[in-house]
Amino acid sequence: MNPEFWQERWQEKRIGFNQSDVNPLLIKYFTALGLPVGSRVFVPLCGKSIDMVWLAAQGYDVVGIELVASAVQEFFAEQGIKPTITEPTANPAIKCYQSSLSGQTLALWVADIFALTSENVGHVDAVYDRAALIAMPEDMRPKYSEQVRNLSSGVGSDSHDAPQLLLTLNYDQSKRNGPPFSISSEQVQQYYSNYYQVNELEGESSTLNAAPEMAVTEHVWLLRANGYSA
Ligand SMILES: C[S@@+](CC[C@H](N)C(=O)[O-])C[C@H]1O[C@@H](n2cnc3c(N)ncnc32)[C@H](O)[C@@H]1O
Repeated sequence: MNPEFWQERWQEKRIGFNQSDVNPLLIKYFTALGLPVGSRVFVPLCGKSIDMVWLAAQGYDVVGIELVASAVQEFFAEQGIKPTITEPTANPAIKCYQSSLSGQTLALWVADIFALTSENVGHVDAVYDRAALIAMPEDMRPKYSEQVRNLSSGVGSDSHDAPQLLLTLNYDQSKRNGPPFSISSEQVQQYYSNYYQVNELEGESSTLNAAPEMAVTEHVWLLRANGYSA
């Protein structure tokens, strides 16, 4: 998908992916990450997701990346917050909107995820990927999964592969074009298993807003760095 595709979706308010309630699978499975309160969660392709409000309310700092400025502006407006806006890179198109929410730090970057570095994003303890990998067409997914890993694996002595909670959908792609795209278990393994232990926590039937008649399963994955032992 090119940037114009997403700009238009937001401009025309064709944002069926945006949820008015916190994602029940986040609530159910977030503890599987085993994160101490105060940890920092990275939400790639964050849109204006209310899940970020929930994360802050649980005591986590949040760093998000979103291509479309109006999505981030709507997020803060809907929360009744006036963020501080900075341009921390040489590129004036990239901005960082920061604020405090439920006493936690919230930093939302308006940028193409591929234009940022781990120095920009800062320390990350875990990744929450909902409607992000599945928003990427197949040819971009290896690059996307690599970039999320780059941005969440720290720098120098801080180097680590942060665990990820990943939500995917599986349906008959021949019946409908994405996004959201259908992703098989084999593809999840292909994108992540070089660096992560890939564990499926749940797979259950679900629906697509745009095609409620379709048979869809939603899958929850816990990705932990290879070599990790509980
Ligand atoms: C399907 S939406 C999901 C939003 C959010 N994760 C949620 O659960 O509501 C995908 C979002 O990714 C953004 N996006 C698409 N490509 C991007 C990119 N290359 N860099 C940053 N954001 C991008 C879009 O503007 C859109 O808001």
